[in-house]
Amino acid sequence: MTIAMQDVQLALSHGSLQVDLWEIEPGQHWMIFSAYQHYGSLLGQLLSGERMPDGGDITGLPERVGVVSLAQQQALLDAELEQDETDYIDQIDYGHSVEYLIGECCRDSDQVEQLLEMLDLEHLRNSGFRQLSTGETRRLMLARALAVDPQLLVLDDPYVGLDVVHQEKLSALLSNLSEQMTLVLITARESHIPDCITHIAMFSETSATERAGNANVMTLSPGMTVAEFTSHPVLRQLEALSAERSDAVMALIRERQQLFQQAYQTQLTHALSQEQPQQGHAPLVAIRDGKVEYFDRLIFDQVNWQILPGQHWQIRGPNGCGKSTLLALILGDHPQCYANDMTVLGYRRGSGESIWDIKRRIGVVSSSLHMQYRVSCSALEVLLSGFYDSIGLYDQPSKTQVQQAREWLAILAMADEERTPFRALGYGQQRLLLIGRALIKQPALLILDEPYQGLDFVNRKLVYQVLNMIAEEQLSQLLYVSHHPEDSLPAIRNYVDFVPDGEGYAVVVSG
Ligand SMILES: Nc1ncnc2c1ncn2[C@@H]1O[C@H](COP(=O)(O)OP(=O)(O)OP(=O)(O)O)[C@@H](O)[C@H]1O
Repeated sequence: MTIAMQDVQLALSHGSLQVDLWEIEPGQHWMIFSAYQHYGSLLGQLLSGERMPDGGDITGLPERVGVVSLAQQQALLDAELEQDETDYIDQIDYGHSVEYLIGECCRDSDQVEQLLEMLDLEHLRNSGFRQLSTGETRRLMLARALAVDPQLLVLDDPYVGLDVVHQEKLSALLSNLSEQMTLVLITARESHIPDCITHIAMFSETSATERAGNANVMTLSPGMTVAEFTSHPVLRQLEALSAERSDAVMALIRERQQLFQQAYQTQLTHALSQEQPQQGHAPLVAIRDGKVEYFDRLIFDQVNWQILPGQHWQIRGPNGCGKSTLLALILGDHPQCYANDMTVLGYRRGSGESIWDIKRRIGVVSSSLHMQYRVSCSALEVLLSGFYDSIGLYDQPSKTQVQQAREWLAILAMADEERTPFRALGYGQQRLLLIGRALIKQPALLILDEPYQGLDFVNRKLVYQVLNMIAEEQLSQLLYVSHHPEDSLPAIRNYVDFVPDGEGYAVVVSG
């Protein structure tokens, strides 16, 4: 049966989304390209029934619709945290197990086994939800969506967080699934178009003159073929727009840099001289024989790694190998950080240092931070919280800080959202704010663990260009994780690689 949207409208805080006519015929599989903002995700929510339109008709929707989205992942985390029993039991409650979370959506245990195998989750069946790495979580969400035997599967950014092997496996899986169900894929990655996609559409702004009296109406384009899409001039136009905007962001960063650099250099030199007074080139981070081990599993050991002044590093390796764990050690967020011999920004771990002295000079973007950012505060307050390294805002910011945060909001094209609660924003807008929060204080060290999650095309390119320029101009030192080859930053030439070794991974440092 044909799925159709006709004259569908959705009112948004600053404009509206409009679908004049969109028909998905049987056998068709659509990609909605997230060019700009989160309209693709909103369309996915209309299809899945998570949102109701303010006008128009949606017809032909099948009974069983499966959904994979970062918003759903956030909702599952919220539900899991509500049931957290850590305070009542004698151990940390990591949430329901992978097997349980898949099982609660399945018809029987055979289907659970089938999905565990299909999504490469068998070895994690007993792991709790909050123990999972980013890619492992993503595979769990895919398994839950498939468990309902969907006739329509809506995949919002399904490749996010998956390592290269699992990205390829997902493309092959989608090809198989396309023979049994209708697929609608929402993505900002023009390089990830699975073979099964037959049509591509995107939202574009309809001018006020075209649609009398209504500015900011985002309208779904007619469908095009993959070939028409890849040669479409709009991709080049969007790239030019992101380049223009990244220049504006860099102008703001450079303008502020002198001010920040003076303060940070003084603090950094002071801290480093306390640690190794004789050395002019003391490392920002040094880990000696680093090790993290859980009761049933060694994640890594024998990690010897130094980050020297001026160096930028990319950490590479498959899902679950320990990249985020290594970064959490540096940040002091991992319970085993004090069992390790390490020095961070001049402070020897366990020497009575304040964790805030270290965090003050580090900016972070990661899924784990995004998941923890669950407090109710406005978009402006999220940016301001970057000055205090807090989740939420508990200090009274100065007038200068408020002005700087407003400048950042404007440059991120989010000035209209100043008072919007963080959690009411789309996932991509939330992520963009968290990136601004990390950059606003222009830290000595920037930790970017898969920073692009949820970003639309224009903002992904913008952030990519800004990060590369920050590294090239030595405005901060970068520790960077991304699974996508196209995200490699030319300015990064040092690598920590997790390479398979027996049952685990060996860590190879090449700088
Ligand atoms: N408390 C825990 N007990 C046992 N295993 C854990 C615990 N916490 C995390 N893990 C496991 O540690 C491994 C490393 O996780 P980490 O988040 O560092 O992986 P990653 O390399 O960043 O993966 P991804 O690419 O998916 O983000 C994962 O397999 C995860 O399931």
